[in-house]
Amino acid sequence: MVLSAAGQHLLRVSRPGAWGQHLLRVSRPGAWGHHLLRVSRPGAWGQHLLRGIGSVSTTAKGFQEKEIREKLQAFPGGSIDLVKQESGIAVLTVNNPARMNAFSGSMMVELEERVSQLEEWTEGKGLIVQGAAGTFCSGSDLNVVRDISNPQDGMKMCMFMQNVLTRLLRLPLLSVALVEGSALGGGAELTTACDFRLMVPGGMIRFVHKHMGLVPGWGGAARLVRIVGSQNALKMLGGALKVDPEMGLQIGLADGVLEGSLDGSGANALLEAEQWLGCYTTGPASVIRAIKNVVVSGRELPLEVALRTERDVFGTVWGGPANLQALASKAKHK
Ligand SMILES: CCCC(=O)SCCNC(=O)CCNC(=O)[C@H](O)C(C)(C)COP(=O)(O)OP(=O)(O)OC[C@H]1O[C@@H](n2cnc3c(N)ncnc32)[C@H](O)[C@@H]1OP(=O)(O)O
Repeated sequence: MVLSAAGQHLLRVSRPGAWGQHLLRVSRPGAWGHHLLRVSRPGAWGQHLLRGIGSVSTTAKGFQEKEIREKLQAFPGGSIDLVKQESGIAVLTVNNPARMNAFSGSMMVELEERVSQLEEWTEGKGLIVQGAAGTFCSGSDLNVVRDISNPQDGMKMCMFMQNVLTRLLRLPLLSVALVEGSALGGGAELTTACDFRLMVPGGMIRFVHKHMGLVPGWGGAARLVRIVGSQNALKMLGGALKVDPEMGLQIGLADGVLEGSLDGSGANALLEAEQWLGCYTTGPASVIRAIKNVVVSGRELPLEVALRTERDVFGTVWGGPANLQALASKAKHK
């Protein structure tokens, strides 16, 4: 596969140690302009988005993804379950209740496989990410963390998960993290790889990394800053704050608070989340997916490139079936 210009940029940034070099390059006069020129090749990123393939997947292959997968597979347990529904909303469940849905190595690999499946799901419009048995996810399985605590393996795991979660967030689906119980460490990072977060009373999002002598490594800090701003992100990370639904709403981390399940099964919360998401996914898949694509490009790309991408995406819906139908029905928007 030919890497897009933006993909090549990500590849450079995601190589170990390359970010420091990248910062150095960027701080040199003219380097950022040069970067813009590379990234802004006409239509490259737009075409890439239209194909619906997250560029970082190809970059992961560039850094011995096979070797990393094999390493992670050596730590089995739990599963990542995916149900694609006729409604166009899929449900992804982090399933390892004996360890509060902590991510084993094989679950990390399975998450990548499920994201690949969702990338291929052309009828999809929405995604709900939840944890099994009434709690969200307690981050990395600490047994895995202990076994790969050397810097090389830690860096590989971190790059693998960064790539997977970046692709998750870029899916052309409106995604929601349904936070029942605790989202800790990597679990908190996972919530930021969704477009929205819905919390159930008693739920908590907590970046406990500081207490583990760590910082987020799955892309959670970069995404958190974009969601709540750097002041709030500093407080959340520096204080390992317990963010409950009330605080979540206050700082813009949570997009809504659900009533939650009365019997602890999680069924009611899932139904509520589906209803909440349904308000945004009603309509043809082509249009919903186009909406997500223009927002991703607006969020991630320099303005000039985002505008080109928006034009490319616009071209996919203009004169399309939904557009023609709306024109024929003389729709009024009172
Ligand atoms: C870049 C990624 C960074 C990371 O994600 S590092 C990992 C961050 N997460 C943590 O440190 C979570 C540590 N766990 C806890 O704080 C608590 O277990 C937690 C989640 C609040 C739940 O507390 P309780 O309700 O009291 O339940 P409990 O402690 O008895 O846990 C039930 C069983 O689950 C296990 N568990 C929970 N979180 C785990 C994890 N991350 N890795 C491996 N095992 C984990 C826990 O050991 C216990 O197992 P067991 O019943 O003793 O065999």
